[in-house]
Amino acid sequence: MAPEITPIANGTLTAAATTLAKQPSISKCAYVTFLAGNGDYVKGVVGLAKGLRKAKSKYPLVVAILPDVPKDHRRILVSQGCIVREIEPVSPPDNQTEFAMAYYVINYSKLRIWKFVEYSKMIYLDGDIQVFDNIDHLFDLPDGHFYAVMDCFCEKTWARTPQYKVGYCQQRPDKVNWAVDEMGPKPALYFNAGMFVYEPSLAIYDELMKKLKITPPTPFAEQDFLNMFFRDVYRPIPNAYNLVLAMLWRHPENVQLEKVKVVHYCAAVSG
Ligand SMILES: O=c1ccn([C@@H]2O[C@H](COP(=O)(O)OP(=O)(O)O)[C@@H](O)[C@H]2O)c(=O)[nH]1
Ligand SMILES: OC[C@H]1O[C@H](O[C@@H]2[C@@H](O)[C@H](O)[C@@H](O)[C@H](O)[C@@H]2O)[C@H](O)[C@@H](O)[C@H]1O
Repeated sequence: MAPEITPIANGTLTAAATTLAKQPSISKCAYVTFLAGNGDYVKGVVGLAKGLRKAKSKYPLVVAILPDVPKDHRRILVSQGCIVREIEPVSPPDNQTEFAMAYYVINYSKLRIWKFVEYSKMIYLDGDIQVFDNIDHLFDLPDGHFYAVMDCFCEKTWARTPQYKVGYCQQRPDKVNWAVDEMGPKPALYFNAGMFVYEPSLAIYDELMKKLKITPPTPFAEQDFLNMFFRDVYRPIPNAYNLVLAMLWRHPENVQLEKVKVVHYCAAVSG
């Protein structure tokens, strides 16, 4: 019996009892990651495949690759038992926005995974994530929501945001006073888009593409966009399922190391 998962957000959300949905049929679920370019990310994806196998996951790993992933990298992924699916890049509308990291523009291509409708539910994991324990029970989470772990605003990558400027982070919402009169409402709960549980859907995919065309890009690229798009159905899950590395020194009080199942070796750590 899978453990009960109570969506939480630093205790600021009332615990919502989750009743296990009917056990999804094994063939309808899969993990999915995204791979672009000919660099070292392929090593991360191999590590992801090995970690899922070591954790005795029942589900396959689909790798959504851009056309620029070389043949030898594709062969390595197949040899690791991955299902390799080539996708076309997705570009955001032209804009002068400066992304927090210039290469983030590539990450909009992740949105193609909503087209993988041969699966009823998928768990997306970045290629710089390692899975150390079985998380298959996340596929039992009730349909109709978007599950992900809350991010942290304390890294330098957030330096140009209002929350960073006043030292506000959702991981410690009471640490600084948020002056509503001057700054408007506090930011809504915001997830890290390096790991999420979602249901592929062509209707949602079409909506994502339509909305993307009229949404000016922002510093965290597709992560900002996904937070806006799924705001009303977002349900936080414990950081045990996507421990953004910087949480260890930014908010150790929010980390229960013995419970951590997934670690996210984010690019710009501690600046
Ligand atoms: O050149 C790139 C950049 C990104 N990615 C993929 O996109 C994910 C998100 O990028 P990154 O991990 O750098 O974001 P972070 O979570 O570290 O900010 C990576 O984990 C990879 O799966 C990739 O394959 N090639
Ligand atoms: O394209 C935007 C990216 O935004 C997120 O990474 C960020 C975020 O975690 C910040 O909080 C960290 O400070 C930063 O280092 C890190 O790069 C996602 O993990 C990644 O998959 C991708 O969506």
